[in-house]
Amino acid sequence: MTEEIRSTNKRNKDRDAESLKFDYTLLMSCQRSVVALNKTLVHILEEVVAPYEYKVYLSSDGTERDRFYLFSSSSGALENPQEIDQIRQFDLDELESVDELVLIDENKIFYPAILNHRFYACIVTGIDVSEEVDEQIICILAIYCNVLILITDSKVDGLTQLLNRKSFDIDLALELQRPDIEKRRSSDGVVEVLESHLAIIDIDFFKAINDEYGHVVGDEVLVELADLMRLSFRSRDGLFRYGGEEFAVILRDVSRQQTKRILNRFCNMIENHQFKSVDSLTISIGCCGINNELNLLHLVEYADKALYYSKENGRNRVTHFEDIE
Ligand SMILES: Nc1nc2c(ncn2[C@@H]2O[C@H](COP(=O)(O)OP(=O)(O)OP(=O)(O)O)[C@@H](O)[C@H]2O)c(=O)[nH]1
Repeated sequence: MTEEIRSTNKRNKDRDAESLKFDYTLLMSCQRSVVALNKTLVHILEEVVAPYEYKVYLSSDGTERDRFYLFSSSSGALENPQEIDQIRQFDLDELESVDELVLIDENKIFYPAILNHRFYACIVTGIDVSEEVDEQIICILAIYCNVLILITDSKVDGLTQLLNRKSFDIDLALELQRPDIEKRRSSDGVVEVLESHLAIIDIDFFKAINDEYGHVVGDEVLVELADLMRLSFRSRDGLFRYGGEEFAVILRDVSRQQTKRILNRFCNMIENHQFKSVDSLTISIGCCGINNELNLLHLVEYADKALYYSKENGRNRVTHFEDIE
């Protein structure tokens, strides 16, 4: 082969690699949900990494390493607990981006998808992958992380990292479309109706906190309250920053009595919590059942009315809309 032909081949190959990168950048950036993006990732890997064997591990939300799970594998291979242990060994504080570290053991390569100290996914392959495929995987993961962050950031409130108001509207509308309520007999023989409930939580006299300590401390209080919500509610419940100092929770598959118990417990916990920058504060809560005969505006109106009742009747309390005479 002459020099000229060889260099043309190389140029074509480089161009192919470039156009391939362009293709999967385009494919991934068109996705609007995490589910669709994950499916696209797998689809691209099927094209790029085959015929090498690989597994795709995903983390539930990028922060909890204990929650990595096998999402897909080339040969139908099963989840390998040893691999998950190895994934957990990556030092997040040391890493800023995807291409900084690839872990290679005797017979595997671990490609972590990491951005801004968050660990989103890990691809595991054999050590026999070509240099070209190796580069492609790193590139694919960099694009994956960036698109993932764009998708999730648009759903999350920047200050508290809870879901934002836009997500609230979408999730509440979806909740209204969920099929019928479920019935269950409780331990004392009473038949309980299990349904979803909406709660709106408002900090009492928050203006006074801002006025006395300043807005920076006010913001810290909002962040701390959001952390306490994450600790107190179940992972299947939806947690939102509804507006300024108002939060919302969608509690799923609970009875009215349970809802009141859970919310009262949260109210008491906040009352007794020693916040970092303010001694104490209280919250008021209004809640209502999510009945699919209602529409979104009615639901928010009912929860708001119940919240107003809590405020008017001494604050630091929970009111269920159906309990208002
Ligand atoms: N620091 C901070 N303050 C906020 C934010 N959003 C809203 N606020 C403040 O929250 C306060 C809400 O005050 P009000 O609606 O008067 O109610 P309140 O003082 O909490 O009194 P009650 O709700 O009646 O118990 C206002 O001072 C807003 O400026 C925010 O993101 N950060």
